[in-house]
Amino acid sequence: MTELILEAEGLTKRFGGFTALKDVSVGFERNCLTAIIGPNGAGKSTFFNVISGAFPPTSGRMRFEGRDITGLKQHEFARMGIAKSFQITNIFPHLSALENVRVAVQAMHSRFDLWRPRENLTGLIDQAHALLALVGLGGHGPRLARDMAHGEQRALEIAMALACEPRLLLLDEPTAGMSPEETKGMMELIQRLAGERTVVLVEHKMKLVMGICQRLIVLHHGELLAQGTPDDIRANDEVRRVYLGQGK
Ligand SMILES: Nc1ncnc2c1ncn2[C@@H]1O[C@H](COP(=O)(O)OP(=O)(O)OP(=O)(O)O)[C@@H](O)[C@H]1O
Repeated sequence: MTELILEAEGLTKRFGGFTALKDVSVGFERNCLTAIIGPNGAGKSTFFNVISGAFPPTSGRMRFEGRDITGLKQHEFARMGIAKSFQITNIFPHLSALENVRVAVQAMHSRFDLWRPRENLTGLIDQAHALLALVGLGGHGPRLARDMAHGEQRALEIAMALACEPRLLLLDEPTAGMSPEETKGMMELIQRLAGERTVVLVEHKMKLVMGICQRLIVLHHGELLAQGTPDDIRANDEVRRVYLGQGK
C-alpha cells in the first residue's frame, strides 16, 4: 500500500464572500512527484498557500506524516520537514549566492550564535556549498544574487528552501517567467530533487508536467476535478474540456 506523506481533508478557503477552494480532499504519496494543475483562477495558488502553511484553511484539516498540522505557524512547518519555494523570488540580491544559502542554513540551526567556534561556521559554509552543487550552482557561490539570471535565482531559492532538509518540498510555479532553456533546466532539477524526497509543484502549463510527474491533481473553480497518473488525466474528458482551447 502506498504511504501518504500529506493528507488534505475537506479543505475550504474563503476570501470574504468568495470561496477560492471548496472542500478539497486529496492525499500526496511519499517519494512521488505530484503536480497540481488547473486553468487560470482554478485555486492552485490558494491550495498551495494552505498546504504550505502560508495561511490557514477556513475549514478542513491537514495531516503531515499522520500528525495534524492544521493552523500551525510557518516556521513549524519548516521544522517538521516541509519547505516551500515561492513564485516571487525570495533571495537577498546584495549577498552572494553562497551567503544566501548560508543564511538559510544558519536560520535552521536554532542554537547558532556568533561566538561558536570557527569549525561550526565552516560546517555551515560546507552545507551551503553542497546545496548549491545540488541545484546545479556549484562554482557560482561568489556571484552576487542580483547578477544571476532569473533561472539561476530560482535554483538559488530552491537551494535555500532545501536548507531545512525537507522531506516534502513544495514549489509554486517554478518555471514562471523562464525562457525555454531555463524551463528545461528547472524541469531536470525538479526530477533530480524528486529522486530523493517528495516534491509537489503547482503549474498551470499541463504539457510541461505531464512528462515528469507521477501523479496529477486537477483543480477547477476551486474544486477537485480529477486526480491520477498522467495517462489517467490525459484520458479524462472533463479535464480535456476545461483545458480545451487554452493550448496548455
Ligand atoms: N487574497 C485573495 N482575496 C480574494 N480573492 C482571492 C485571493 N486570492 C485568490 N483569490 C481568488 O481566488 C481564485 C483562485 O485564485 P488562485 O490564485 O488560487 O488561482 P490559480 O489557479 O493559482 O490561478 P493562476 O493560474 O491564474 O495563478 C481567483 O478567482 C482569485 O481572484
